[in-house]
Order: sequence, then C-alpha cells, then structure tokens
Amino acid sequence: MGYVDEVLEKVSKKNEGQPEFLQAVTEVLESLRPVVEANEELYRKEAVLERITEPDRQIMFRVPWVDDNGQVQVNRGFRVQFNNAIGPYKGGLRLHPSVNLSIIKFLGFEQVFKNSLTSLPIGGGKGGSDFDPKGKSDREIMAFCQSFMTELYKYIGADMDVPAGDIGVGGREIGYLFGQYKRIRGTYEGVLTGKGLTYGGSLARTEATGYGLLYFTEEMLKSNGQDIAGKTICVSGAGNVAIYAIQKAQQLGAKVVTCSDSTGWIYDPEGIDVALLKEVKEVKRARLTEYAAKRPSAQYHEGRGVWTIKCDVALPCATQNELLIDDAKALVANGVIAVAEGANMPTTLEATKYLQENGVLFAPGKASNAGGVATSALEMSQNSERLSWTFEEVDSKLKNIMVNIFHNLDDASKKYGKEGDYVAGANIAGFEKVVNAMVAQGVC
Ligand SMILES: NC(=O)C1=CN([C@@H]2O[C@H](COP(=O)(O)OP(=O)(O)OC[C@H]3O[C@@H](n4cnc5c(N)ncnc54)[C@H](O)[C@@H]3O)[C@@H](O)[C@H]2O)C=CC1
Ligand SMILES: O=C(O)CCC(=O)C(=O)O
Repeated sequence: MGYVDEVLEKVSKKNEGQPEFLQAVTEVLESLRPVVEANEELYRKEAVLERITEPDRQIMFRVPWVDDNGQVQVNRGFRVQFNNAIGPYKGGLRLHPSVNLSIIKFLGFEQVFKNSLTSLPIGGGKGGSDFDPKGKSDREIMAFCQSFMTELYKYIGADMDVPAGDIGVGGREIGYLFGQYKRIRGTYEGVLTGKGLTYGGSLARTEATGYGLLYFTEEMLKSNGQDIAGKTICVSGAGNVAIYAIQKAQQLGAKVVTCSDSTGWIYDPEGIDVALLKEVKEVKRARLTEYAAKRPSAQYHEGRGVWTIKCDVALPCATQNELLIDDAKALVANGVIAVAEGANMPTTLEATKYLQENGVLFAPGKASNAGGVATSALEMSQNSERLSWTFEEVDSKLKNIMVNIFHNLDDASKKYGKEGDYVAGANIAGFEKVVNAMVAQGVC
C-alpha cells in the first residue's frame, strides 16, 4: 500500500465520526500523490503526513452565560491549533449551532494550506462554539463573547494565536472579544483581526474575502482566455463573503442574479441591489424576504435552489457542502464555465470531481477565499508597526496576493503534470512550504 493510502486509513480510524474532517483530509491527501511519490523516502521517515493531519492541540471548554431572562445557558467552545510551522496560528471563530469538533478540525486543517498559499507568515487554526447568535440581544451576544474569551485568552496572543471572524462572527463580536481580552490581560495587542477601525482594525478587511475571491476569479478567467465583464454570476450566501463578492463582481462589470440565506434564496434578474442587501443583512440582520419586499424585480423562494439558475460563473459563499452532485449537474447543463469557492469546502468531493471532469474551471476555497486571512495578516503587520495603511494600499496588496496565489497554484499543477487541476495545484503549493518548514525545524 502506498504512503498516502496508509495514512488515509490511519486518519480514518483515529477520527471516526468526524465526516467533515475526513472529507477535507481525503481531498488534500488524494491530490498530493504526485509530490508524495516524488519524496516518499523522506516524507515517510519524517512522518510528515501523520504530523500534518494531527492538530498541535485541540482545546474544548464550557462557556456559561446568562440570557435576558436570567437563565444560565451553557455552550461548548473550541480552538483547534493545527499547525504553526510557518507562523502563529491564524484562523476565524465560528458561532453556529452546527459547530462541533469535526467542523472546527476540517476548517483548521484547510486553514494551514490556505495560510501558506497567501505567502505570509501565518500558521493554521480555527475555533468557535455551538452558540446560535440568531435572535439574541446585543447584551446576550456580549455575555457569551465575554465568557468565551474568559477561557480562550489563556491560549492566544499576538505572537501565539490570532483568531478572527467566520460565520456568525463580525465586527460586533470581535469588539466584545477584544474588550474582554484587554481587560483580563491588561495588554493592548493585535490578538484578534477584523477589529474596528478605531482600535487597530485594517481598512478593507471587511471587504477582503469577497473582493479577493473576485480578484482570483478574474485572473483565473483571464488565464483561460475569458473576461469577467459581461458574465452572469450566481452567488449563494448573504453574509460577509457573499455581499462583498457581489459588490466587486458588479464593479468588474458582471451581473450577479442570486443570493441566499439559511431559509431561502433570491433570484433577481436585474442584478442584486447591494445597498439594499447590506441594509437587510448588515444593519437589520433580517431575512431575505425583506429584500424581496423592497425590490420589485426580485423573486423569493423558500429552501435551496440557487444553482438551478443559468449562469457563467458560480460562487458558493455560504457554508460547507452546499453544492451537491445534482447542483453540479444542473450548473454544467446550464453551461457554467467556472466555479470559485468563497466559502470553505462548499462543494462536495463528488460534485468537485463532476465539475472538473466536465471541463469547468474549479477554484478551491483554500485558494480563492484566502483574501480574508491574507488581509488579516496585513492587519497584524499594521498592528506590529503601530501604523494604519490606506484602503487603496491594502486593497492593492490584496489584489497582488490573489493574483500570485493563482499563478503559484497554476505553476504547481503544471510542475506535477496536473495542468488545469487547481485543487491539486493549491494543495501541493500550500503543502510544500509547510512541510519544508516542518522538516527544517526537526521533530516537533
Ligand atoms: N468571513 C471571512 O473572512 C471568511 C469566511 N469564509 C467562509 O465563507 C463562508 C461564509 O462566511 P461569512 O460570510 O463570513 O459568514 P456570515 O455569517 O457573514 O454569513 C453566512 C451566510 O451564509 C448563510 N448560510 C448559512 N448556512 C446556509 C445554508 N445552509 N444555506 C444557505 N445559506 C446559508 C447565512 O444565512 C449567512 O447569510 C463560510 O464557509 C466561512 O468559513 C472563508 C474565508 C474568510
Ligand atoms: O481572517 C482570519 O484570520 C481568518 C479568516 C477565516 O476564518 C478563513 O479564512 O476561513
């Protein structure tokens, strides 16, 4: 049995009942076969695959807090510090009722490769809680965040582990978390990114994941003889990533006709009105029915269905495993030319394979959504030098980073005979840098 298959078997046995984590590991290890075969003796001796699939540490803790009725509630908190070979652990915090160890581990594992691809010195980690922010008052959100940080502060720091936002964690939550960290530790440091602009945040971090996704997609299309201007795009999600992906797509001359949330979706053939979407989702934190109520050209549908709409480019920006095999078939039947992931692992393994086999340009999230964490690393740099850069400066660095990521993974895919397979290219390029650092640092 080859080294990759041996490790896949061991990882499956050790992590039974963790389907999302095993899905992420399978995708990565399967695509690393050419580079592993080329270095098998060294990698086996150094046990690099066993080490890279085992988190440095997994922290789980109780998060008690008091709701508005005076009732004590208890949630579970997580921080998985996956790998710090190339820099301090870095990755978001997710607040969603579905959060469990498998989900946080898959996200932390993906983050290791993504952060490596940015070319910036950041390791990989992820955290969160099964706390559901929906319907909670500001006071309840603050109570939860303060309690969460009262345990988490022991394990994080500007040179140790720097969390940020993810699903359910935006500027409000980062503010409460930062305030509690400062209060307990008594130090003013860049321990979190995505901070408000008055206390160490970076301009363009809010926009970065969505904008970065479009910079990457534009470059991928350009390299394949296509122009993003004039394309029809379907987006899923209606959160941070989706909103700024839609905005940048429109700035680049494309038309985005869909978005969605966890209860329904919008088809707006005239193009999504971003100002209205921002008001509904960022200001009112309301459902998409409010968007439809104010926009005569929009149709609202319950459930899921974004991928049934004819488009040239699909950008899944909501959550993991939201683009299934039947969705991939519908997209291909409707002539899609590119799928670029804004969310983390939104496309199932089966759907990815189908898209690639049918000639669709497919960009994995660890490459195409890396603009968020890359800009977080730029926020860390600004915090270290105690300066703030202009929006244009950050945005232009972000664009360069995304264009370079595309070319690095394109080159890596060609080097190992996998031209056009951007999944393999991203995994190989991200992996090589981390593994070289791990080997150089000895057994640790
Ligand atoms: N915020 C960031 O900087 C980054 C986020 N990501 C990933 O992007 C995705 C979205 O994250 P954010 O936009 O930050 O979160 P968010 O909390 O701002 O928005 C998530 C959106 O997705 C919708 N959603 C959730 N589950 C859904 C489902 N089953 N079907 C349809 N819609 C659903 C929610 O209603 C919400 O509109 C996640 O996979 C996250 O891990 C990736 C890189 C960076
Ligand atoms: O900005 C960050 O540190 C993390 C963003 C994130 O969670 C992600 O890239 O999935």
